[in-house]
Amino acid sequence: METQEEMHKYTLYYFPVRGRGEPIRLLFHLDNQPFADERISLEQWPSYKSSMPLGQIPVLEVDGVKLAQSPAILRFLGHQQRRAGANAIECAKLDMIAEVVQEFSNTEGAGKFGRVLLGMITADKNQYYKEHVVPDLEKYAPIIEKFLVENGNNGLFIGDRETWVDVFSAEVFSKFIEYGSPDALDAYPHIRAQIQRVFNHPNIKRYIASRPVTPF
Ligand SMILES: N[C@@H](CCC(=O)N[C@@H](CS)C(=O)NCC(=O)O)C(=O)O
Repeated sequence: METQEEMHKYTLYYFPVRGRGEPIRLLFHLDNQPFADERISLEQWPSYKSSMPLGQIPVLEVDGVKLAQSPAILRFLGHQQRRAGANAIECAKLDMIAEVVQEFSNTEGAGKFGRVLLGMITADKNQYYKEHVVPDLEKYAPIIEKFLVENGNNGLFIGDRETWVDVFSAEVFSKFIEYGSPDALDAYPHIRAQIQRVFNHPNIKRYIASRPVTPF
C-alpha cells in the first residue's frame, strides 16, 4: 500500500481480544499492510503499562513513536492507506461520525457489554443485553443509519471506497449481532449493508478465516 519512501515499521499493542484493537487490525488487513500484532496477556500487562503514553492500549508504535487513542490511530492509518476523505470537509465529516461511534463505544451499557461477555462484570448476558445494550443501540444506531442513507445504498459513509470510519463502525456494530442478538440491527439495513461490505472484502475474509481465537 505504501510507497518505498514512506514504508513504516508498525507494531500494534493490544490485549488478545477484539475490543478497541480489532478495528485497527482490520484496517491493516484491509490493505494487506504488514504490522506486528503484539497480543499482550493480562499477566504481561503490568510490565508494559508504564511504557505506554496514556498507560492504556491499544497503542501503535510507528518507527519507534508510540500513539494511543484508538480513533487517532485509525485516523492516522486511514491517511496512510488512502482510506480518509478526499478533502478537509470529507475528513471532518468522517471525524464527526467516528466521534459518534467512539461515544457509543464509551456508553455505560453497550460500551461495557464486552466486559460482561469476558466475565469482568458479573451479570446475566441476556438480561444485560436487553436492559443496558438495547437502549444504547436505539440511541446511536439511527444516527449511523442516517449518515449511511445520506450517502446512498452502498453501505459507506463517504464516496465509493471503504474508509477507516466504515471499518470502525462495521466492527463495533457487528459484535451486537454476533454476541447480543441476531436481530440486533434488523431495523438498520444500511448498517447491516456496511457490515456485509466490510466483512465480505476478500482481504478481511482471509484474515478472519485465519484469525487466532479473539473474543469480544
Ligand atoms: N480511549 C481509549 C481507551 C483505551 C482503553 O480503555 N484501554 C483499555 C483496554 S480496552 C486498557 O488499556 N485497560 C488497561 C488499563 O487501563 O490498565 C481508546 O479508545 O483507545
